[in-house]
Amino acid sequence: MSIIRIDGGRRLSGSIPVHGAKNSVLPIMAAALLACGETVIHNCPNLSDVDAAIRILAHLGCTVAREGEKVYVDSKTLTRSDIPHDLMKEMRSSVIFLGAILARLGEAVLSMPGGCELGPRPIDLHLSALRAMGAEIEEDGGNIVCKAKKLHGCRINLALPSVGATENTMLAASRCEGTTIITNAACEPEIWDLQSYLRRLGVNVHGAGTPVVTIEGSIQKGSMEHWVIPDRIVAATYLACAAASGGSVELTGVMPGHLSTVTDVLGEMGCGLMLGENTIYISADKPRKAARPIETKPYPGFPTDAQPPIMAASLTAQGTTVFVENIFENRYRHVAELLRMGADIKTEGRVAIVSGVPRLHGAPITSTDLRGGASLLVAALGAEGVTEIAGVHHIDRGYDNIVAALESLGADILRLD
Ligand SMILES: CC(=O)N[C@H]1[C@@H](OP(=O)(O)OP(=O)(O)OC[C@H]2O[C@@H](n3ccc(=O)[nH]c3=O)[C@H](O)[C@@H]2O)O[C@H](CO)[C@@H](O)[C@@H]1O
Ligand SMILES: C=C(OP(=O)(O)O)C(=O)O
Repeated sequence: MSIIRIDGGRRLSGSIPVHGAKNSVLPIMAAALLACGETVIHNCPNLSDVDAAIRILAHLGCTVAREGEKVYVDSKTLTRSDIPHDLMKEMRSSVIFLGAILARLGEAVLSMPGGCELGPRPIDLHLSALRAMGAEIEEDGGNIVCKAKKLHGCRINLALPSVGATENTMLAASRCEGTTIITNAACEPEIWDLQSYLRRLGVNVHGAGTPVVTIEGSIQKGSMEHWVIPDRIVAATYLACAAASGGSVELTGVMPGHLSTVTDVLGEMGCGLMLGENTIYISADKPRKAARPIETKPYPGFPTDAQPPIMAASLTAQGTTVFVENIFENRYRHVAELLRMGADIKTEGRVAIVSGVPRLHGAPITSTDLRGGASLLVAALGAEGVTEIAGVHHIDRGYDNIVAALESLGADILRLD
């Protein structure tokens, strides 16, 4: 069992690059099934979720290879339409392969996806969109069997702006006859990145980044390359690390516009921020103070994935910070671990109230999910003494070599495998 050991209290300083976005690369790897040719994905982070996507593509019959930050996918040889449960349960994004497999092969058999346990994560919106496009879907004890002689374009109004349901619908619509119009679509930057990839494939898709996405199915075969956008949640996590440690850090290779709600909060907390075209510089040498209430919302609102690391950065801010988690029912699992470090947090339903304490102390703690794990790293960097974090496999799902990155900024951090 791996452990990350941090001796806290060192101010981080220096510059680090931000890697490609997990939540972009995974749907793009699924979309590579539509290409019926070779895709080269650049800026692909080395994450256990990416490994899981590689295993899914290989199982389906594709040729997949990884070389540094590049992943090659050749989907000409797609033969299978099923994903076994041991692959499905590895991550949430396994469900995004559904729309692409169905569109390519006319059938798909899979089970409920895994991913972070943040409360109920149904896929009803994914399935009802595919049904509206002509798929017949049977759900039987967690197994999902989808068949579609022919998918057709239609209007789909999502009851919630679900990121995954928007992506699954875009993928299925890219290879079907007619025009699909998704209303109340998710507006996250990763949807825009998926649109860019699909356009390179020849699909006439527009509107990503707004609540209305229109797709006219038309894949042109052929090889192509795509560069994944930077990971805004990884960037938010590094900013939180810098803030908690009282340090000064420059992030490179970022899109600051994707992070404005997070940088606004850090600014309110008293951090100095300088935003460049592709850089963010944060300086946290002044005492931090509580920000106004932080409510998670679909993009462009404050991202739920940044709630745990920013909460960790607020634990020693003067005053009271209120968090309202609107996206997931159970996204305060990190709180119990942060309490072990001396934090003062009270939760009730969707609300968490953080009362700033003068200091945190190191403790043995355990990650319960990906961003919860990241929040423990943030807290440990600012705490006095040694923290040992177990459950590191959660962190590996979304952060490419975070230990080396933090070490390069001066953290006293060690991974014991
Ligand atoms: C791989 C990936 O991109 N994961 C991100 C994606 O997850 P994911 O795509 O799973 O998140 P969704 O946007 O779908 O979920 C948002 C809300 O809608 C609900 N819902 C969703 C689908 C559905 O069919 N029915 C339903 O009720 C969910 O339970 C949740 O309460 O967006 C989340 C919200 O920004 C992020 O936290 C995740 O990091
Ligand atoms: C919730 C997350 O991931 P997933 O949807 O893959 O579980 C996340 O990236 O914070």
